[in-house]
This record gives sequence, C-alpha cells and structure tokens, in this order.
Amino acid sequence: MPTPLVVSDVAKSFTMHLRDGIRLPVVAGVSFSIRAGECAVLGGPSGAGKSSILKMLYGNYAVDEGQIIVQHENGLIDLASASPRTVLAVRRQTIGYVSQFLRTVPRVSAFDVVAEPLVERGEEREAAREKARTLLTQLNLPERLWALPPATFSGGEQQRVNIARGFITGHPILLLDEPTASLDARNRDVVVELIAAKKAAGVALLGIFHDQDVREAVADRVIDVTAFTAGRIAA
Ligand SMILES: Nc1ncnc2c1ncn2[C@@H]1O[C@H](COP(=O)(O)OP(=O)(O)OP(=O)(O)O)[C@@H](O)[C@H]1O
Repeated sequence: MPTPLVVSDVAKSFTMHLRDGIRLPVVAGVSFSIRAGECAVLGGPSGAGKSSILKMLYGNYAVDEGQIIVQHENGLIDLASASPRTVLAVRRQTIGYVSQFLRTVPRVSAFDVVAEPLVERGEEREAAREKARTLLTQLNLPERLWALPPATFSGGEQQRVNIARGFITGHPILLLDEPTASLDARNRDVVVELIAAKKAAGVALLGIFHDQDVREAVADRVIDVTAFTAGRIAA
C-alpha cells in the first residue's frame, strides 16, 4: 500500500509586507512520512513551527520549497504545487482537519453541524444523523443541546461538536490541531479512543497535542520540529 503522506524538504518563511518586506524563516528541510494506521505527533517548543507545518499540509499556508505528496484518488499529487481546485478536492476526499475551534454557522443545530460533512459527501441524511448521534453520545454532549446552534455553547462543548464533525468522515489522512485543548479528563479519554479507532481503520494521523498524557496515549512517534528550525534559532 502506498504511503498516504510524504513530506520532502519543505521550507516556509513569512514575508512581512508592512515591515519593509522582512523575511521570517519558520522551517526548512521538513521531511517525514506518515503510514496508514499510525498517529505521529509534532513536538517542539512554542513557536517552533508545528501549526505552520499542519497548515501547509492542509493547504492553508503556501509552501516555498519542497513537496507534499498525498495519495489521492488512486494517484499521487503534490499538494505544495497543486491548484486551489485540487486542494479543495483533497480536503473533500483525502485530508480531514480538526482545528482547535469550531467555526459556528448561525441557525444550524449542533446535530446538523456534525452530520453535514457526510451529507455533503453524498451519504443519506438518516445514515449521517445516526453516525452523528453515536459520536455526540460518545463525546457526552447532553442531548438537550443537540437541536441548538453551538454558538452559545461552552468552549469544551464547542470543541466536542468540532471533534465529532472532524471524526465523522472516513478521510484516509486526518490532521489534528490540539483537538483536546478545552476538554476535561473524561472527554480527553474519549478522543484517545476515537483516535485509536481511526488507527485501527488504517487512517494516517498527524497531530499537535500540548497535553502530555494525551500525547503519550496516542503517539506512535514524535516528530521533533526543532530539527527543522535550527537555521532560524541559530540566526
Ligand atoms: N501568518 C503568520 N505571519 C507571520 N508569522 C507567522 C505566521 N504564522 C506563524 N508565524 C510565525 O512562525 C513561527 C512558528 O509559529 P507556529 O504557530 O507554527 O508555532 P507552534 O510551534 O505551532 O507554536 P505554539 O506551540 O505556540 O502553537 C512563530 O515565530 C510565528 O510567529
């Protein structure tokens, strides 16, 4: 089976146009791959570039150099040079992303926020709702909240809706940006179980977890981002 995600020699710097075009190098020589069924974790201190790497892999940040090879639709594509249309197709089918915060949509119930990604991918509404029900129950979101738009939910409640929405699809690659940041211990354990289930299903996962217990519970491997920031730190 081909490796779902291979990152080779990726570099990224930011140009501050309002500051005389100063260039801020962030990472260089980023190289790693993620196999199906493993969960790798990006490690390193604050500011090392963990989020920037995750954002490049989701196509949110442009890549200056290098390749991000993704197994997509029985072929390989380089996300680093892909067109915006291809990036959107990869997001729809191949790479899922669970951010720290839920982007709430006015007037849409928590239940439909969770079921929507499956409906958009052509799954029948009732089947999508059944999966949403299972996930929201697993994540201990009180049933009285399901019919309400999540805008007024607490941080932890919103994060659980976001996790359910991110985990409901069958994307073969899943990026996790601190999905447990606002959760209590019980729900952190649920997320650890959900990640284990994704691994068992052959999903390739890459995440950032500041919570050490969660990191130790889910990580098959830690990718030390400081290895890619040496130039910046020495400068
Ligand atoms: N959009 C941006 N414009 C300019 N600089 C940025 C931008 N995004 C990130 N940076 C800079 O890139 C560096 C890496 O930031 P990044 O958020 O990737 O680090 P991190 O390892 O995820 O940190 P943390 O653990 O604190 O979230 C930082 O110095 C940050 O200021």
